[in-house]
Amino acid sequence: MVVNTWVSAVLFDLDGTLLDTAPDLVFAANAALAEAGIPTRSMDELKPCISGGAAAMLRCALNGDHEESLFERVLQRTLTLYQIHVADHTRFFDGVESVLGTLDRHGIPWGIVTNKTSRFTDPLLEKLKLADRARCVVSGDTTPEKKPHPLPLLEASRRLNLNPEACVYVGDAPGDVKAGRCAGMATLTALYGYIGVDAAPHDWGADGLLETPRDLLPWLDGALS
Ligand SMILES: O=C(O)COP(=O)(O)O
Ligand SMILES: [Mg+2]
Repeated sequence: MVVNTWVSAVLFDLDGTLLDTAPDLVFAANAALAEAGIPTRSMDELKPCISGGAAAMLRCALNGDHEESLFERVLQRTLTLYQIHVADHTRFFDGVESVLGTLDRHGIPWGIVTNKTSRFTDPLLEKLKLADRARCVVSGDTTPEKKPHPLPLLEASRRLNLNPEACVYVGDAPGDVKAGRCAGMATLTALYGYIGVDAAPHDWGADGLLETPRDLLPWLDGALS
């Protein structure tokens, strides 16, 4: 599929695509695990689980070896700590700021579609000064369904006043590709995101693969000229 002739807007996933949120998420999980007397996990162990959200990250950390009540307690503590530390060490991936600047200079609207709940998304975007720049923000609790359901992406295109077919969705998980395709959007996979060594992003069905954030720009050639 040729993306660049008709793309009018870019929608980005948040964790693992626009922002490197792993340091704060892993800190919160490990602090909660340590408080409960459970061994902590390395960044490399937990990163590939982040796309599934905090609960999935904790299930990876606990490796199925837990009582449900303990899991729930550690999860709630992780979320409390994450809310406090949501932007301590979270940064843009290298190159993202220049890509957003290029989109802004060319008047190409861009937005964010994440499964992160708005309780975390909103303060994080405020802290990183993205809240007023993104033309739309759809969080995991904005619509009744989350990705891989297409509804959040359809809601984003509705808020941009565009047909879904005029948007490209950039994400770092198979569910991002699935949601984008079901919504009728072109999809690009951010290989620099939170992808496990055993994953096969080439097989996820995206229209293109981005080694770095800047690799998005050639896909938008028509829109940038
Ligand atoms: O927090 C999550 O559930 C995952 O977030 P993402 O959709 O921005 O990758
Ligand atoms: Mg992601």
